[in-house]
Amino acid sequence: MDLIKIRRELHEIPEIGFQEFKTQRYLLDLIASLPQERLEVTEWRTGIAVKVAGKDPAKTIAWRTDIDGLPISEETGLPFSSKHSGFMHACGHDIHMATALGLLGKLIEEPLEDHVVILFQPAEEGPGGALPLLDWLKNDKPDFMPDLICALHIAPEHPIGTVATKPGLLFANTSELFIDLHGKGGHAAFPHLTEDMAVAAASLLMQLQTIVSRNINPMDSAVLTVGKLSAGTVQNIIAEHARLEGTIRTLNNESMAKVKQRIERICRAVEEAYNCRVSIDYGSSYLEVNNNPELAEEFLQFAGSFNGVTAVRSEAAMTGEDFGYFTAEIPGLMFWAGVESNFGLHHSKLNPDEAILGIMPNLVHQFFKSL
Ligand SMILES: CC(=O)N[C@@H](CCC[C@H](N)C(=O)O)C(=O)O
Repeated sequence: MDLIKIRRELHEIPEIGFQEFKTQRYLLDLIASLPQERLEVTEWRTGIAVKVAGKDPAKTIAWRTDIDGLPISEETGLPFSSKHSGFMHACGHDIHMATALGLLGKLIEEPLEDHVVILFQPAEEGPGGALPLLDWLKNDKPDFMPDLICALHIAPEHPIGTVATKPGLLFANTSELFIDLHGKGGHAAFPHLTEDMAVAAASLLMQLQTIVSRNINPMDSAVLTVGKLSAGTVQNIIAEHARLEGTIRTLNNESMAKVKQRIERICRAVEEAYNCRVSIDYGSSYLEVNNNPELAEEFLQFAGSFNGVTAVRSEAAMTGEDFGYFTAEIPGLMFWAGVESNFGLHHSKLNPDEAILGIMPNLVHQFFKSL
């Protein structure tokens, strides 16, 4: 299998959560071109689950890849840049999918004793595919339900060949955040007759920045990022609507509750101060990713002695991942895999080194064999 060609073809067709129609078609066609004797392939919404029958199975091991892209305009200038204007695989899910296909190829060539299920999961960036996929596995596809599950995420800051993880908490829990402000707009020349939602939103944004610095214990961690701020329609009309779109990250439920409580109080105060209506929608939320301690230790040890691989003990990160829904129910492991890019995750110039595809499918295949 030419994994670099596959990755580039997938890179050209990024689609956002639950709209991965071309991606699913591409994956299904590719999987159909492989020897089918050991495979059972099922579609789930825009995702796919593939079971590779083991030779003498005692358990089912799962490998999960996410398949969605992000609403970012690509600026890499690469010849295989996104053909979907305004969308990009800027979080490495193209590399994740190619890795999963490479693993599938290896499993077909050299099946394991155990069953392996490969999950091509939609909507990791939002609104979250892992939770409904898990429900589907439990209720409708119990013979695909894994006993343990693993996944990787590319890491631009690590060199090729480096894997990094830790036992226990790896990624934060998350909640999306959407805040709408409505007030009376009007002519730019008569501000005293209006309630300016651009000014109210600017004030709200600044006050939100005090939550992490003033309300969260400095020994704990939290993030409140507003990634999108919009207001108004044109330069000479005072805005009657403004919207903030963001995300909250914490390492425990208590801090998440506290951040939300403070957001709500600040919004009520902004309503009072700016004579407007403010509504809050928390969108979707993800559980934290908790690595199974034994599995993580086993992986670090195995990877550390694997030719061409360096295993590093990482810190927890404030990244979110709906893989956390799997680790809450099944012993699970997520690890970072170095791809050495000057630009980070969610950047329009992210350019992962494809050499990772020569290493990871083999490493994962051999690790699964050892379990
Ligand atoms: C690995 C990664 O980058 N994941 C995303 C998950 C986003 C979840 C949700 N849309 C949110 O923003 O809360 C991340 O931004 O960490």
